[in-house]
Order: sequence, then C-alpha cells, then structure tokens
Amino acid sequence: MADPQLLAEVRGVTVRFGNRTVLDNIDLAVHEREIVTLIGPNGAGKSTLVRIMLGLHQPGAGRVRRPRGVTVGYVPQRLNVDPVLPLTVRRFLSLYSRMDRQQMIRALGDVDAQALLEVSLHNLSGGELQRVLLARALLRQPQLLVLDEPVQGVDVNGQTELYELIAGLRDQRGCGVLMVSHDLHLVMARTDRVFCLDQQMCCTGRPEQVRGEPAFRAMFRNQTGLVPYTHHHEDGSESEGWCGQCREGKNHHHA
Ligand SMILES: Nc1ncnc2c1ncn2[C@@H]1O[C@H](COP(=O)(O)OP(=O)(O)OP(=O)(O)O)[C@@H](O)[C@H]1O
Repeated sequence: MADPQLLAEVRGVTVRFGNRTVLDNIDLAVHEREIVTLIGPNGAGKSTLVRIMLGLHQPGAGRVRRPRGVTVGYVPQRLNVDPVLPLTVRRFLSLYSRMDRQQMIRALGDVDAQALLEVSLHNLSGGELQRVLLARALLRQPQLLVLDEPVQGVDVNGQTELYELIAGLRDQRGCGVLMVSHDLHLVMARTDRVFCLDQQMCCTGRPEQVRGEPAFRAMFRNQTGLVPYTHHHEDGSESEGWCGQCREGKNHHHA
C-alpha cells in the first residue's frame, strides 16, 4: 500500500515573541487518515504552532511544508462575531461559501446539526456552536482539518460525542486531523498520535505510549493534581482512571 500522503509538516520551528521563546525547535507532521493531537498547558505554544502549520504566522527559524493543493478546513480557538448582530446559522455559513439551502442542510447533516439552520448563532449551546464551526470547516472539503480546542464550552458527554464525530469524519472522508486539546483523557481515545508540547516537544507517540512518559505524567499532574492510570479488568478489558478518584477498589492495578 502507498505511504499516506503528507498534509503538513514543520521542522526545527522556533518562534520568539520579543525575547521570549514560545516554540523551540519543533518537528511535527500530519498525514492523511490520521488524528494528531497537541496537548499542553496554557501558553505552551499550541495555537502558535497551529497557526504556523497553516501559514498564518511565520516562524523565526525552521521550515514549514504543505504540499501544493492540500485543502484545509480550520476551526479557530476564538470566533469573532459581533454579539449585537442577529446572525442565523444559515447567514453565518453563507458568509464563507455560496451554497443553497439544501447544500447547507447537507453540510450541517454531516455534523448532526441540520435542525440548527435558522437558529440564531447567539442561541446555540457550546456543543451546537462547535458543530456549526465544524460544518463551516467542512464546506471546503478539506484534506486536512485543523481544530483548535474543538470541545471548548462543551460538557463531558458532549465532548465524547464530538470526538466520536471527528473520528467518524476522518473515517468517512479519509482526511487528516490536527487537533489542539487541553483535555488529557477523553481525547486520547480518539487520537492516533499525541504531541505533548510545552514550548519544547516534551514527548510524542501513540496515546498508550505517551501515557507512560514521565513528561506527560508530570504535565497531567501539574494540570489536575492527579495521575492517570489504566484499570486492567479481570475480563481482559481496560479503562482509564485517575488516581485519587479511584472508585473501583479492586480488580485493578496501576500501570
Ligand atoms: N502575537 C503574539 N505576540 C506576543 N505574544 C504572543 C502572541 N501570540 C501568542 N503569544 C504568547 O505566546 C505564548 C503561547 O501562546 P499560544 O496561544 O500559542 O499558547 P497555547 O498553548 O495555545 O495556550 P492556550 O492553551 O492558553 O490557548 C503565550 O504566552 C502567548 O501570550
């Protein structure tokens, strides 16, 4: 089988703002059909790295490569919409692409949000807004989907649904996904590779590898005060937990 197509790559990227180094010698690549997640604390440089991958910001040093013709859909961390403007989802989507009503309903249908077409953007829940933003990003039929904190403002159940949805889009469309997340738990289940960033790349690998890395565990502990572990159940299944919240009591050990 042919190697998966490279969609975007940075090598040796360094960024300074003033005399502060925000990214230090970073390598990262995203290929078709893979979900890559950047995790790290506030101010770690995640959004800056995403903006560099997208060509929205130039690094002080290093190389950025996006093969010609790769289409990108981007959900930024912040949406700048004037809060006094009455804007329905239909109007909002039409600002970005010329589509008829049926095409919009289809785009919203891809993210299970077709009922929201005539709803005001300001009346959407956190999860609904994220779905609409995802629909907007999909309008470009992207080969690379870049999502900067796609579950922000969404409750835990909604987060799980959104991660499932994103993984489903990858499965159906074969696109690559680069995702930024603060969450260190839910996102892991739906990720092929994790990059743990804190100005430098602290560790990287498959979620199950990264979970065992001292740098990841230290980061997790600093953010939550808890340590991640894996339950090994007697029937051979596994589930994730946090030390300090362990209600299982038996039939598990900490990996
Ligand atoms: N244009 C800019 N000028 C100066 N400093 C900036 C600029 N953009 C980002 N920074 C700083 O760079 C650092 C990294 O910011 P960035 O937004 O990339 O972090 P992040 O990991 O995405 O953080 P968060 O999780 O809080 O969104 C922060 O300290 C931020 O204040």
